[in-house]
Amino acid sequence: MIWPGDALPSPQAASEVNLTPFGARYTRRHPTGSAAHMIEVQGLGKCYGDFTAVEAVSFQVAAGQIMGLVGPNGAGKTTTLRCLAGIIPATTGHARIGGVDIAADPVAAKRQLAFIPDEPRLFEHLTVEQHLNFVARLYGVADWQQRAQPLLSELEMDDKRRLLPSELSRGMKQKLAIACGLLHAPRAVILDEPLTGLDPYGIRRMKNSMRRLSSEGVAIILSSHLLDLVEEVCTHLLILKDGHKLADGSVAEVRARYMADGETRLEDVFFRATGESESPSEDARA
Ligand SMILES: Nc1ncnc2c1ncn2[C@@H]1O[C@H](COP(=O)(O)OP(=O)(O)OP(=O)(O)O)[C@@H](O)[C@H]1O
Repeated sequence: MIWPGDALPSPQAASEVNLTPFGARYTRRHPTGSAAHMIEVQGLGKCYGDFTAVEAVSFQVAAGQIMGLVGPNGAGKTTTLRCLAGIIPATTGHARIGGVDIAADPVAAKRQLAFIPDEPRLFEHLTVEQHLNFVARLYGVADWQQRAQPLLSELEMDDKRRLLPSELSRGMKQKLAIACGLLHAPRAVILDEPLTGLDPYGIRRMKNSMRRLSSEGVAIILSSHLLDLVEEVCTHLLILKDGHKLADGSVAEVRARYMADGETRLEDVFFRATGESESPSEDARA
């Protein structure tokens, strides 16, 4: 999604979009043709002053894959995602969306991307409908109402069209941010803790939406500490710790690498891979 301060796409950006409620049954000219790996990150590093938050991380996400990005606090997940989305510049390496380098051509790259942060950032004076109208104009989405209608219905926001953010609950704000992010039918979607604030109905719908997007060929990165969620919806995994990649690959590959006899849960894989014991008291006893 594009927010104040970001570069804007040209009005004709999505002129050839034939939009469906959640995804990719559309045709569009892409700057570099089809990209097997919709998201490509090569040797990505980020320093904040003297501190290296992310070092030489590489991974790819292909169309239809849902990659779970997991790691302990401070692992560098948000930093990686923010570099990937062009919100902050990487210190080293490259990130490409649909084959387009985010640093070299941020507008073309962002046109194919939705970044939905955990904390929805909305415009105080725009209603739900005006948000969608505004985002549609930024991305040049023709017939945006046709696109917005099923999104709002799916998210159960139909009757909230005329409300301002201050009149929405936390979960409704999150749903509005999701609707804005998906309005231009992105080919790559980055979700940072997307379930924050959603009720059980919203959570179920969000999981179904991720699966639907994936089935329509959208590449998804899902960053979350909710390992049950990751286990349920993700096809691939990337584990970071202290700014380094510990593992990536299909869920089965990462499981095979870290799972011990008798262990079945992704949680076990996480603790083995990151080398952290399950509870602080175990550390204390050791
Ligand atoms: N703007 C910043 N300036 C300086 N250091 C930062 C900045 N943003 C993040 N960091 C540091 O970079 C490291 C990685 O932070 P990041 O937010 O990417 O981790 P994370 O994996 O998303 O963590 P969490 O799971 O807690 O959200 C941390 O040590 C953090 O303190």
